[in-house]
Amino acid sequence: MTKIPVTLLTGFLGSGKTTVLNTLVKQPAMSGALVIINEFGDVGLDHLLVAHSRIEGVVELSSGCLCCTIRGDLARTLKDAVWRFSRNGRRQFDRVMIESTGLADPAPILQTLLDDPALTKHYFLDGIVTTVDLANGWQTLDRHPEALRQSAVADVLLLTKADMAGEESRQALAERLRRINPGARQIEANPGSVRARDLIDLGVAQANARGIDIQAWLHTRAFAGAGHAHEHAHAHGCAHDEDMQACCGSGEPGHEHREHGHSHASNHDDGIRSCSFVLDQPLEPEAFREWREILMAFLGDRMLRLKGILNIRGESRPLVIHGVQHVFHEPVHLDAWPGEDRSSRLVFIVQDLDRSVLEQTLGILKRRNASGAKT
Ligand SMILES: Nc1nc2c(ncn2[C@@H]2O[C@H](COP(=O)(O)OP(=O)(O)OP(=O)(O)O)[C@@H](O)[C@H]2O)c(=O)[nH]1
Repeated sequence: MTKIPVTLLTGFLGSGKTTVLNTLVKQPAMSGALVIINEFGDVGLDHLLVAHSRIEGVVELSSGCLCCTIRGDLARTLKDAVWRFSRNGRRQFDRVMIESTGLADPAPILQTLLDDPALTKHYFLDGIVTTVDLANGWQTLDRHPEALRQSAVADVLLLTKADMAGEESRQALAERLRRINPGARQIEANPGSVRARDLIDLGVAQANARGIDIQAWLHTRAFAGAGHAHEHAHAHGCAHDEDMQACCGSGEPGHEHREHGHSHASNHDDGIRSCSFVLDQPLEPEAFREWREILMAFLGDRMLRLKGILNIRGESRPLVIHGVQHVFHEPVHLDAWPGEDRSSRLVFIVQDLDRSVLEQTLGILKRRNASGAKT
């Protein structure tokens, strides 16, 4: 059964989500999309403002925020949609776009999408698109932790209201966002110029079909120091040992200190940082499973997002993992390795978590791996 891609469109209040959605639903790539809109407040209006796509599929969830009170509603709506929007046994939609309220914390929504077996049977998370208002975004990031988290987990950061911001402030905000989430693709857009094809089919499943650019998915290009040459990693102050290299960036504008391979983030941007690791040795399946348990148990809420491509010993194909807080997406095998590089690569976006904690978990993985490899 073909699973249905789900895009989460998030972004702070007034950052332009509904405006973007309105442009998207008129485009051919979105003609079969079911749009689910979550509004906060008793009288929802946004759904009236969004033009209907071909299937007239706009569902409104109101009187609560998707990330808390009506999370169950989202799950139910998605489950029901499979038969509710069917005609003569044929499903009438081929993708879903969810617009969350501006105040929503994306993590619980993502957990619902990744964790509920009744949903994962039919759907998969294709990508997260976050709108950031170039006119007010800087202040919003200063004041609202939800906005930071929305930006930190994004695959695409859609920078709206470019027409309302000067060149200097646009660049400053883009740079700050790059520190928060170095791998997200940034797209500046005015309402007329948003292209659906830039915002959909971001996931690994499609990547298999279209020939994967795993570096783009993992965002590893953004981590200059996580390259393969050890001396290169060193030059950037990033830790490595003989078979693990790492690089981190903090969400703090211009305040990162790296000494002896350690990076420190202070409390700016709520301690959000991204860290990438490259592991040269193939992983023992059991060592990997144990490490995953450790991550889920100990990192919990502090791991906003994890993506990885892994070389598991004995398997010819790479395994792709994808986690949000303490929930892991069911690992997916890619059809083939994209290129010659067979190293495992991991990218974390974490909050209030020192890189040394991640290194400790990876140290356990490596030790367990080494002992597993000998037996
Ligand atoms: N000048 C300008 N105005 C924009 C742009 N994008 C959105 N707007 C305006 O910004 C306001 C808020 O846009 P919405 O699309 O409603 O924002 P939203 O994120 O859906 O807002 P909430 O539903 O409150 O979270 C509206 O008046 C839009 O017309 C843009 O690129 N340029």
